[in-house]
This record gives sequence, C-alpha cells and structure tokens, in this order.
Amino acid sequence: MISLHNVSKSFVTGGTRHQAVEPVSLHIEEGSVHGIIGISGAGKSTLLRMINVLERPDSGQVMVNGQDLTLLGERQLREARRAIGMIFQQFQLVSNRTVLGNVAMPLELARMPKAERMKRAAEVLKYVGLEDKAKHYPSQLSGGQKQRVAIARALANYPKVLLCDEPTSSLDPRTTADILSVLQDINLQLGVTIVIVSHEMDVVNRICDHISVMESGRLVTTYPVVKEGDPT
Ligand SMILES: Nc1ncnc2c1ncn2[C@@H]1O[C@H](COP(=O)(O)OP(=O)(O)OP(=O)(O)O)[C@@H](O)[C@H]1O
Repeated sequence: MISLHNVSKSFVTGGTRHQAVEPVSLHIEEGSVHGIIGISGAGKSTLLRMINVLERPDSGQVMVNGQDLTLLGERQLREARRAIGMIFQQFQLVSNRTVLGNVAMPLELARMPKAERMKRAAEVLKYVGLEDKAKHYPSQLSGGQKQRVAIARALANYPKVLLCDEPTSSLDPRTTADILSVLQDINLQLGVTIVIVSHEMDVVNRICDHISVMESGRLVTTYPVVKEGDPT
C-alpha cells in the first residue's frame, strides 16, 4: 500500500548540501500502524513528508495506493493527496475559522457542495467527540482538543492513509494517551493505515505494529512490535 523505493532528499543551506535522507526503501502494509523513531535531525519528518510528496524526493519512487506519486502532475497529485490525511505537532489549524470551518476546509478544496460538506464535517467532528465545539475558534480549545480537530480535518476526505508528524509531542502524558487511543480507533474501526513519526519510544511502542529506526538520514532497521498476548 505504501512502498518507498530508494527515496532520498538533500537540502542546500548557506551554500552547503546536507543529505537529510539517504536512499531509503520501506514497505508499509495496508491496515498497519507504522512508527518511525529517531533523534532530532535523523530525517524522520522529511521521510514522512516524502510519502505525500510535500517534500519532493531527489530520487526514488513513492508508491501509495498503487500510484507512483513522483510521476504525477500538480492536479493529479492534489487528487491523490485526498486519500492521504496528515496531522502535525503544532496542529496547523486556521485561527480565524471556526472548528467546523477548519474541518470543512479540505472538502471545500475538493469542491464538495456546501450542504454535503457541512454534514460530513459535523460527522467527523462527532467521531472525535467535539460536536459541541463546532462554533468555537481554535484559540478557545486545549491542545488535545486542537489535535482532535486536526484529526477530524484529516479524516474528512475519507483517507486511506493518515500521516502523523510528532502528533503528541506538544501534549501532556494523559492527553497523549487520549490522542493515541483516537488514532488506534481510526486504524481499527475505519481501517486507515497510519504512519507516525515520534522521538518517543513509548509513543510508538503503544500503538505501532512495526517500527523503523532512523539515524543520520539512514533507515537502520524495521522490526515488528510484539504485544502482550501475541503468540511467541
Ligand atoms: N526545508 C529544509 N531546509 C533545509 N534543511 C532541512 C529542511 N528540512 C529538514 N532539513 C534538515 O534535514 C535534516 C533532517 O530533518 P528532519 O526534520 O527530517 O529530522 P527529524 O528526524 O524529523 O527531526 P526533528 O524531530 O527535529 O524534526 C536536519 O538536519 C534538518 O535541519
């Protein structure tokens, strides 16, 4: 479902080229919750952002849902990205829009008629337990509530994949546990494949079935997570 073949990325800063991600190949099964762990600067976010080509790889192939995203033009890429939701550490909500307005944004971009998009936005907001906050503005919400709104927005277009870039790193331990259980529900109930980048082992260990470790732009290992009750 997600297959990266030798994707790499370098950046030039101050006239010096820095290799953020060395050629990496990685296969993520449909329905999986896949963690990418490593210290700051290891290249995790860059690798994640190459999955939806927010960061265009210098080389390699990015196969998602049977399409090589690196070969698509801007319009086709926009359409392919509808099947790939994304959430961020700093939530990235639009401050002058209501909660419902934020959740409806990707549906507006997909040109869904107004009545339909309001219905869908309300439905996903309810799914994350925030239907009573529809008319609030982001500044009136707690961090955990903001992340729930961001999750609802990411789910609005019925994605098959959800990319999560340090989704709990701004949250306290209890809110972290809440958000992780929302992500787990999305995986189990909606069948969405989840890729989660974190520098916290505890976070990825809790919800992932496979973990990849990155170091200095290299993917050094990928291993399955053995959960209590799994046959040995
Ligand atoms: N847009 C950019 N321009 C220049 N350098 C960048 C850019 N994005 C990332 N880098 C550099 O690429 C390397 C990998 O960054 P990346 O954000 O992918 O790492 P990370 O493991 O996600 O770390 P962090 O958790 O700190 O974000 C770092 O050295 C970073 O400074």
